[in-house]
Amino acid sequence: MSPIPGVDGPLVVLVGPPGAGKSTVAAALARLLGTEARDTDSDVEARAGRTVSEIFLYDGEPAFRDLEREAVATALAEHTGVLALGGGAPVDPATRELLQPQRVVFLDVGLAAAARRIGMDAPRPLLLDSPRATWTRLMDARRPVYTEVADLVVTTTEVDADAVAAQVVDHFDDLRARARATAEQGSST
Ligand SMILES: Nc1ncnc2c1ncn2[C@@H]1O[C@H](COP(=O)(O)OP(=O)(O)OP(=O)(O)O)[C@@H](O)[C@H]1O
Ligand SMILES: O=C(O)C1=C[C@@H](O)[C@@H](O)[C@H](O)C1
Ligand SMILES: [Mg+2]
Repeated sequence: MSPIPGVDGPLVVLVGPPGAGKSTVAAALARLLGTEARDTDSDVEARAGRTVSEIFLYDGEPAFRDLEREAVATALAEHTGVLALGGGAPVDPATRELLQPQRVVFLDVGLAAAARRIGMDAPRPLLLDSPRATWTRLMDARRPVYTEVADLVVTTTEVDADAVAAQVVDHFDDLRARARATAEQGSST
C-alpha cells in the first residue's frame, strides 16, 4: 500500500507492539524531519483525563478501544507530523480502513528486546498477567495485521532509536529531501 498523493495526514504513522519503540522513534523522526510527534495513547489520556491503565481498569478494554478509534481518526485528520499509534490500534477494522491511504511503518521487535525495554513490570494493562506469554500471544495474533497495514517494516531489535528513524527516512525520497532541508536549516541558524 502506497500513500495516495494528495491525501492529507501525518508524514509517517508508526505501528507495532509494546516495546517496539513507537513513541521514542516518533520523537527521533520528528526531530529529523523538523516536525512534531504525536501519540494516540497520550491523546486518549488527555481526552479522558485518565491514564490508559485507569481506563482499562475502571471502564474495560472495549471502552478504551472506542476512545482509541476516535483518537486515531482525529489525529489522522489533524496531524501532519509523525504519529505513533497504540500497540493494539490496527486490530480495529475501522482503524485499518483509515490507515489504508497513509504511509505506515511497522516497527518490529523480538520478545527479549521488548522485555528488556519495557521491563515487563511497567504499568501496561494488557501485560499484567504472564507478561512474556501475553506479549508473545498478542504479537503472534497481530503480526499479520501490522504487516498488512505497513508500507515498510523496520526491525528495531539491536538498533537504537535514532538509527531506526534514519532507516525510515532513507526509505522514502520525500522524507530524505525533507530531512536534508531540516539539517541544512539547522546548520545555517
Ligand atoms: N531502538 C531502541 N533501542 C533500545 N531501546 C529503545 C529503542 N526504542 C525504544 N527504546 C526504549 O524502550 C522503551 C519503550 O519504548 P517506547 O515507549 O518508545 O515503545 P512503544 O512502542 O511506544 O511502547 P508502547 O506500545 O508501550 O507505548 C523506552 O524506555 C525507550 O527508551
Ligand atoms: O498493545 C496494546 O493493545 C496496547 C498498547 C499500548 O500502546 C496501549 O494502547 C494499551 O496499553 C494497549
Ligand atoms: Mg508508546
